[in-house]
Amino acid sequence: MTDPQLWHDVDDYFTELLAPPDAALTEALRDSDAAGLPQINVAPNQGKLLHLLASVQGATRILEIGTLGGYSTIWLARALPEDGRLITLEYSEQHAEVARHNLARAGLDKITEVRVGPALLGLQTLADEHPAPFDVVFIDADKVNNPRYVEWALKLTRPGSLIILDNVVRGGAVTDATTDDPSVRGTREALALFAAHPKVAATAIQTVGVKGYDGFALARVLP
Ligand SMILES: C[S@@+](CC[C@H](N)C(=O)[O-])C[C@H]1O[C@@H](n2cnc3c(N)ncnc32)[C@H](O)[C@@H]1O
Ligand SMILES: [Mg+2]
Repeated sequence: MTDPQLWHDVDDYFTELLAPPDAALTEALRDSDAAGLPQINVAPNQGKLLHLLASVQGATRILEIGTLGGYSTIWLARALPEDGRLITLEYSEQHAEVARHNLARAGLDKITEVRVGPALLGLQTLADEHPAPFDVVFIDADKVNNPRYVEWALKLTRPGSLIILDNVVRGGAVTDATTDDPSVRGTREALALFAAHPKVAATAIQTVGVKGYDGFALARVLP
């Protein structure tokens, strides 16, 4: 049962049944492709999972680190009420431009804000604004900085908030304590921060599907 075609077929079945694309999602991916963005967005059924998690949280404020074309942003922002707020941080001006267009077409431009620049700077700027705590943080940018992103996420949240760290499996290399791969090291350090933090409960899940072998970690800030 390790046939990637089978993973693909099962994901397609789940997605068509439970997370079917609408025009805004389809066009967001189409325009991201047309602009030459890499196809490293979440799978549709993971997008739906993000949406459900934010809904279960009753989230009114969401922070995303790593926007790409705004595909995961659309799924997350759709969980927000009309007066909700999602801030997403993106290094590339080109990616941000595509994302803004996709978010506007999805009718989400009033509640979402794409901020351009290195996320570590964006997070400092955000903190300087003394924002209300975020209910959900989705970390999905350069994996080398995962520990710093987790530290910021912990500062910018409240007891009860949820932090989701994407792509933690690294093709299985996450188990390699001696690795020189900066993305694997960053991911391991971020997971270790979750593990060591007295006010965090976390787990990590491996997945297979249209995006191959992957996984994510989920952490809740404890009261
Ligand atoms: C995996 S993609 C995000 C995918 C998106 N969350 C989705 O699922 O649709 C990672 C994004 O992070 C951006 N990125 C990489 N390094 C960054 C940094 N230092 N600061 C902010 N964004 C960064 C990349 O340009 C890319 O658009
Ligand atoms: Mg990802």
